[in-house]
Amino acid sequence: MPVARGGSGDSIEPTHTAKGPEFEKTKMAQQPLLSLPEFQNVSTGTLVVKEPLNFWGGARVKPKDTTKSEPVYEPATGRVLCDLVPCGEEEVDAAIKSAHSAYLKWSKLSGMERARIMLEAARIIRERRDEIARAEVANNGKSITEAQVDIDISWQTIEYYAGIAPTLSGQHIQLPGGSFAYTRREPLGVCVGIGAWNYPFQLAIWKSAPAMACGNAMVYKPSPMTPVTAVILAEIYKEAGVPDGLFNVVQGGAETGELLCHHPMVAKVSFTGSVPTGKKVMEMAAKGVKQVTLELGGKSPLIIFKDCELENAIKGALMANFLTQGQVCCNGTRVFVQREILPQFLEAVVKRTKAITVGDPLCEKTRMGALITKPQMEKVLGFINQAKEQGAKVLCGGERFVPSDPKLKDGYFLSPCVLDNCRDDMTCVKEEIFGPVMSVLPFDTEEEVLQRANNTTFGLASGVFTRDIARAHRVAENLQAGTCYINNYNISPVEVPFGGYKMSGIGRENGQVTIEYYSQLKTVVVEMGDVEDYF
Ligand SMILES: NC(=O)c1ccc[n+]([C@@H]2O[C@H](COP(=O)([O-])OP(=O)(O)OC[C@H]3O[C@@H](n4cnc5c(N)ncnc54)[C@H](O)[C@@H]3O)[C@@H](O)[C@H]2O)c1
Ligand SMILES: C[N+](C)(C)CCCC=O
Repeated sequence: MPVARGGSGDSIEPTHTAKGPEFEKTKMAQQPLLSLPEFQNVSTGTLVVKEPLNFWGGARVKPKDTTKSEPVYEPATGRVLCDLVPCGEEEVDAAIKSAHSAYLKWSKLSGMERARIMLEAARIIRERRDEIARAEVANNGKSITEAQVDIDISWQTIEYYAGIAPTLSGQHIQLPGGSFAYTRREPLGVCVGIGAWNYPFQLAIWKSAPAMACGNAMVYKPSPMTPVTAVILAEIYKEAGVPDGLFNVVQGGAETGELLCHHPMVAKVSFTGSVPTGKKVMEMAAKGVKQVTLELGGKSPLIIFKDCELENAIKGALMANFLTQGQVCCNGTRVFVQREILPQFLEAVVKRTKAITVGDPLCEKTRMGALITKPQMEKVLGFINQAKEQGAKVLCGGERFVPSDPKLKDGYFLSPCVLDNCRDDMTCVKEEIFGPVMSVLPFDTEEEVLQRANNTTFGLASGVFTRDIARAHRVAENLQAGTCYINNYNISPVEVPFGGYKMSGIGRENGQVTIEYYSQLKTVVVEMGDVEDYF
């Protein structure tokens, strides 16, 4: 029986002070923040989210035009989880203005002061990790154990950038005659974050934490398919003590995203999503000469040499393909296996794939939950059918899976799939499927496999399994990708930069380097003598 949670429908207080139109704020904003403990009791098929999902000026904001409302479904059950009402021009403008006024305060704090507040946000997330993870599962469909890891990566990311904030500094440069110059690392202003649906909470933090560490404000738009957890993050930042307006959430799809990209007060857009949308974002940003970070798609190669430690290579191949139901941008979905070990590899990988527990994502033992939407599930099934038509052999999975629990009968579950007899010219090998489908391709030599691995317009990630240390580093050097995993796959600690080569993106997230993508350098030149008498 579905249970409505929160959303008392309590009256609202139209006291919004941001310049521009006034919007209704829910009473929640004046109460102790967060209804998170409610998520503790959530089981699959029970959550209904009624509270407003927009947030600016330090409070949740009711949407203006509810006639454009669209249902958002719980992936595990196919039930309506909440309604998504896209923000229009006035709402986007209000959020951006609210961000700008917070930026004026936040950017004047020292790095230490910013760090203190960010560390408090990290602490709150850590404390509420399980409730946030449950909300993420209800909205995204991934397994609870994976969602918990996502939340751990999230607070670690905030801690990491809080640690960097006080270290931001410039350079002192001596000039002739006692004159000198110095540089200042300054924020950009209002940054926009636009996220994908596969890591909703984590992506909001991958963008906001480095942005805030550098002194920027952010307006974040989550994917319209996963609107629930970004607003929880906004509340946590507020509770931690950031100025009202520093982190804002506007809901919506393409239209809302375009309004954000075109807004003249926006200095930078950090986008995660598909290549076609990334191109549009770059075009829009170019019109205003705004900086962009683009984290786009991939079709990454994983190369397994015959001298590998086979058990690790098999586990690595599963990690490279089946996290988050295969909906991971950096997945190593082209698995090149040296011909001599192909039979052993296939036998073991199929055995392990068949043993993956698919089902209720809130069960601790589940290792694969539901795909994000019905259309996405059908798209993946379409890729599998096309692969069969083109000559691939399905060794396991690749079908709709209906768990025995009746409440999950309309969920978007697929059995994880291994495809053999693949060739480089097949659609399943060339295009990003974004589902639990591994394509296995035999190879003979290092030279050949490198050429084939690089024969793609993508370049997000790559991997190699071998015991030969020289070969490992040679292969890593020659793979055209932003990341190469040696003897593992899909581990991404925050200290390590993440981003793509070629059409997989521009810029990096995570690591120290990301500071450069959220700040700009000012040079101050100081004359200690007289100005030259030249004219
Ligand atoms: N490289 C990475 O870090 C990374 C991480 C996750 C996902 N991805 C990629 O994202 C894709 C899947 O995510 P998706 O389906 O949400 O991608 P998408 O491109 O459809 O949407 C991404 C975001 O862009 C917004 N958007 C759509 N049209 C827009 C427009 N015209 N202007 C501005 N914003 C717009 C969407 O509402 C959403 O928030 C895959 O290709 C995947 O590889 C990349
Ligand atoms: C945490 N992972 C698995 C590296 C995924 C990062 C986000 C990409 O989709």
